[in-house]
Amino acid sequence: MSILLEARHIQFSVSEHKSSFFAPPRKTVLQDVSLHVAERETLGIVGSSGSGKSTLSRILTGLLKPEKGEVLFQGQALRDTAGQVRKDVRPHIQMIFQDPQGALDPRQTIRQIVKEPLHQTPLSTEEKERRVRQALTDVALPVDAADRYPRMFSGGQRQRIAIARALVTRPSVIIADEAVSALDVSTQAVVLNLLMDLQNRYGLSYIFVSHDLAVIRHISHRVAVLDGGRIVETGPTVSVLDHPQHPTTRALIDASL
Ligand SMILES: Nc1ncnc2c1ncn2[C@@H]1O[C@H](COP(=O)(O)OP(=O)(O)OP(=O)(O)O)[C@@H](O)[C@H]1O
Repeated sequence: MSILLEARHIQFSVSEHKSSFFAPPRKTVLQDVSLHVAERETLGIVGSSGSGKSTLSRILTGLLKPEKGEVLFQGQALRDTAGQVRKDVRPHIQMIFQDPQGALDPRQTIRQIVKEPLHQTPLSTEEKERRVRQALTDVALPVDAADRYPRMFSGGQRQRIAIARALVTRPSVIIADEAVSALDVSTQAVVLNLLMDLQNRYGLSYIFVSHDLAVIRHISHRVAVLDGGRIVETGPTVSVLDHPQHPTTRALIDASL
């Protein structure tokens, strides 16, 4: 399997205090994080609250720039020499956020929401409309959903809308940050199975970030355990979760029982 997305020696810190006469102390959020996801593979990233999962997701999609280290897409740097995410790569990496309610603009129709990632593309109006219809069909929403508003849908349906928006650019990799955490357990299973079907159909890769080990076990081929901004353990999901080597992994497993 060839590597699709790779992070090398990522470092990121934030200033702890907003303003100070002296240079404020900085808190390290990510330290020397290296990982990769191959084509058609799902990498789970698990860690407790504050371990750096969301920051890492944002760096992998290009929303945040790492202080040190780099992200590569198909072996090429994600950013150009000016530090901007390369325009040709942007459509290939999409993100699904946690909160389906907050992530969807309540004033926009589903058509506007799903079409939004196509704004910067040279596709014709007809092709954009065709893509929206296809994406809604892919996530098993009726095509007439396009003219409705987010409030008219359940939590699970809103997360399908977020998935449709991620699919509309025909990405190679989707970074899902706590994508099913706001859903009840049975809706979680339906959405996870939908994501796995889409992976088989379109050969997608996922980086699936979650604090929930049951979710990670369900969907991930490999898992990386994040603790205090470092990866402390990584390997095939079954071996890491059934035979944990690191105390952090054991503590996460104990806490989930
Ligand atoms: N912009 C920022 N300013 C200040 N602190 C930040 C900032 N971004 C992240 N942090 C801190 O970095 C740490 C990691 O945050 P991050 O949101 O990446 O963790 P997380 O694992 O996703 O946590 P959670 O599961 O609670 O969302 C936290 O202690 C957080 O407070």
